[in-house]
Amino acid sequence: MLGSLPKAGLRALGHPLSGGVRGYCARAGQLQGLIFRQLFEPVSATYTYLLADQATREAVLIDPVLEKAPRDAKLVQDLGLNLLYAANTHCHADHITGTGLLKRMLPGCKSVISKDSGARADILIQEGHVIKFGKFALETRSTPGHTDGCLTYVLQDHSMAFTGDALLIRGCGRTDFQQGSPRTLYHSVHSKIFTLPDHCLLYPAHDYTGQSVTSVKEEKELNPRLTKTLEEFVKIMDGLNLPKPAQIDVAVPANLKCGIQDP
Ligand SMILES: N[C@@H](CCC(=O)N[C@@H](CSS)C(=O)NCC(=O)O)C(=O)O
Repeated sequence: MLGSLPKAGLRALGHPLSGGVRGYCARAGQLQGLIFRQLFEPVSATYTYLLADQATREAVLIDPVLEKAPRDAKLVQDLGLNLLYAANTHCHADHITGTGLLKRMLPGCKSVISKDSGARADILIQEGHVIKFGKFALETRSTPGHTDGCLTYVLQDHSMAFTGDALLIRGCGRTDFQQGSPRTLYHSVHSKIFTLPDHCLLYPAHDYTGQSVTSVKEEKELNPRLTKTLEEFVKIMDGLNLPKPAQIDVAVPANLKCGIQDP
């Protein structure tokens, strides 16, 4: 019963309400002038992220879902933001991206995906590309292995990163279709994500267990797959035997066109 614990007890538990420990949300908000929202789509358990500059109102959406485009567009409008980019971390197999529809709903917004995904978009990017919005910027890191075109977007001060399906909380993206390769994924995570600072908060594209955020330190210590050796990791991934995503046959062709609304 946390309600009856004294503050010292809460602090000992590292609970955000203790006042002595900053919770993840508070820490994310520490970056002066950054508007940040994590949004959820329950059918495919997909997280969409809205980032914006409080001063200029310029904004970016990461991994929007088609069915939630009206919600996302309304939030952008309610907050008085100017959505510059709707960016995908990769060509998703489990849901249709909202980028095509958002472009229609919010004229001026440009779709973004990696060149290596083979998908269409207004802007095709690669390792090193920088997505600017106001005084903020997302650096692009190429993190293939779940798919060839997977990207991780890293905020310029390395306090937050958006890992798509490359790294999930205590897990990682499957490697059994869409050019998946466990060896490539292992290398991507270790060289491009685990090299970020320990305190860097990691925001995945999905979570199936009710969690919302993790950190480099946590995953380096606790990820049950990626703390293993490469050979052990390959064995785990090759033995997952997961059912195919329910929407894969409609999602992949649509996402190669940046969502069904894209002409
Ligand atoms: N049941 C879901 C699909 C679940 C799934 O396969 N998730 C992917 C990411 S979306 S392609 C994955 O990589 N999972 C890794 C894991 O360990 O679960 C559906 O039908 O949509």
